[in-house]
Amino acid sequence: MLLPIKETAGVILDIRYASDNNFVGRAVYARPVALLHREAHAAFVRALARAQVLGLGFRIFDAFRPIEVQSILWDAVSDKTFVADPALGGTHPRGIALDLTLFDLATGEDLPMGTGFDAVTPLSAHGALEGLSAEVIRNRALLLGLMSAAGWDSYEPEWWHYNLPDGDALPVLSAADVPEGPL
Ligand SMILES: C[C@@H](N)C(=O)N[C@H](C)C(=O)O
Ligand SMILES: [Zn+2]
Repeated sequence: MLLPIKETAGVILDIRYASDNNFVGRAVYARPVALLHREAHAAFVRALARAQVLGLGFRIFDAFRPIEVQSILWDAVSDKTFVADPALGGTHPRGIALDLTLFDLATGEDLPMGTGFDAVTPLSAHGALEGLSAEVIRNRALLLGLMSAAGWDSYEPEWWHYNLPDGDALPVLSAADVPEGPL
């Protein structure tokens, strides 16, 4: 069973695949929901508690992604580094991945991260340095620290993607498995 991330003072749901503001160019979700496997949900709550101490909240771009949509994204992107191969299942379709950024609770403004969500460029990598400001490098490090301390693994090419480790034994879920899900 997957658990929902609910919109609260510290959480904005900005589910991009339920809008046309994504690299497919059209909505590929019917509903803007963010669901997570129980352990991932607990790890998110831990990260949120730590972020809130710093006056920060999370803007959520994506969480559970039905395997059907993983295939749509795979077909839509030319650089396959930026989408997990649906033939392998991936972490979003197992409910153990989150795409997210930080916002300032006092102003509501997102922290600058240098590139946008799903920007297919080497500048989106954690290891990128040239062309990024000190503020951006600090903000990415802050997100990385908050998520890592809560048990999440990062993904080198994408500053926004985090997943729980060791999820290969978990089932890969389709839309039919999750009627309350995004499709
Ligand atoms: C597509 C992007 N938002 C993402 O989540 N990429 C990783 C690699 C994935 O598909 O698991
Ligand atoms: Zn992701």
